Amino acid sequence: MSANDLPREHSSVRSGEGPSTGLRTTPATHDSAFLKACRREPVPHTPVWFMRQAGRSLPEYLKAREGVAMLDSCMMPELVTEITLQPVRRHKVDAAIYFSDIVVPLKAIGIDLDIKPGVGPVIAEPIRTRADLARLRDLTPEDVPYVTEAFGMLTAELGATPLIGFAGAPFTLASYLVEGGPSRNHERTKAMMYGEPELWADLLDRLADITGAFLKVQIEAGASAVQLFDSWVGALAPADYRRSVMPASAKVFDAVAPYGVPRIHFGVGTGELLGLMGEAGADVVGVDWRVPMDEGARRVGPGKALQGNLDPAVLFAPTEAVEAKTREVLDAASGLEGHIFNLGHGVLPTTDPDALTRLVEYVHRQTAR
Ligand SMILES: Cc1c2[nH]c(c1CCC(=O)O)Cc1[nH]c(c(CCC(=O)O)c1C)Cc1[nH]c(c(CCC(=O)O)c1C)Cc1[nH]c(c(C)c1CCC(=O)O)C2
Repeated sequence: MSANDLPREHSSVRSGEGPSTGLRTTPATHDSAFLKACRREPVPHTPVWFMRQAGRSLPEYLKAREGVAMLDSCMMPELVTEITLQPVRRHKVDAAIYFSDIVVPLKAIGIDLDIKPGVGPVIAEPIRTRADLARLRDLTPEDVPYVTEAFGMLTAELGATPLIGFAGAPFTLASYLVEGGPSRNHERTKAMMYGEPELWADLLDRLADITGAFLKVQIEAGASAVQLFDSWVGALAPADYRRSVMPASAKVFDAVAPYGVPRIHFGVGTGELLGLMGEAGADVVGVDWRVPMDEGARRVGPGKALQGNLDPAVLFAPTEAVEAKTREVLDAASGLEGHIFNLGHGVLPTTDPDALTRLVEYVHRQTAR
């Protein structure tokens, strides 16, 4: 029997009998509200975590990061551990997300890039030709020893709290690589996608291999779930997504399927793509605030949990307004089989951290069963 044939229950975190002998998992996380919701099982309360929960909204984060460049911090396991744990301690969220960035695996295979404060990832020599593809070599666990080390420290500290691993999806990574940095319109990316479809397909396929390998490292080191961030894929129409992106994203999900850990798929402005993003192979589909959760569930179809979807800007409103908008999300999600409460995108840097703590308490209180 191949690992692919293993029923989900057996290949999952409970038994530690996944395809890898290195799978380090605990029964404690298996019964967490977060993993139960991912598996669409009954939960004691709706689990909550926030994309970008570790970051500039926390004074303790700003202090820990003082004088350390973003990319350097991602390669320092003690610091990564501290920063990852900060929002868990402060907000009592139901899951931790590994502190890193989507460009870390690219840096690890030798792509010259930096994360510029207030800008984002900037690539020294963008990938634009077939010859450039040769720079995208395979990623091995030896390229990212600091990831394995940080996951080891984190899972030991976290106990029953699940740790989410993540990676950037091929389209979103390709956009940074081709444009050379953040882009509003993704014009060079789309020019390659439409004008040189074979080069584009090969680029995305390379990125799928790198991303799959990077997620495997995280799962082998103890990730309880993984999220694939396709943040900018909402720039595409469904037909283009299906033809030019979905095969690569599906390849990533297939690569980690044998482990049986829940796979979350998220993008911004993806209302028209939700069905296809589920089809790509996710167990949980992230929904941003533009689509109500019940409508999101209809678009995603049966058999998948949903994650979302409070507008992160709502947190700047008075508490009563935050609670009213949160109530709307919970009501829209009340018929769902599996709901993980999150924001529709990452925590904005100037968010009052106390508003986040109150939000976690509110969701837990309102959904206690
Ligand atoms: C598109 C994307 C990136 N990085 C990421 C995405 C996908 C998620 C999304 O859509 O928001 C993923 C990411 N980046 C970071 C995390 C940490 C884990 C978490 O708490 O969610 C995660 C999950 C840390 C970070 N990554 C970055 C920061 C800010 C840098 C800092 O604190 O100095 C953090 C905390 C840098 C970064 N890196 C990137 C951007 C756009 C930026 C912000 C640039 C800026 O405004 O300064 C690329």
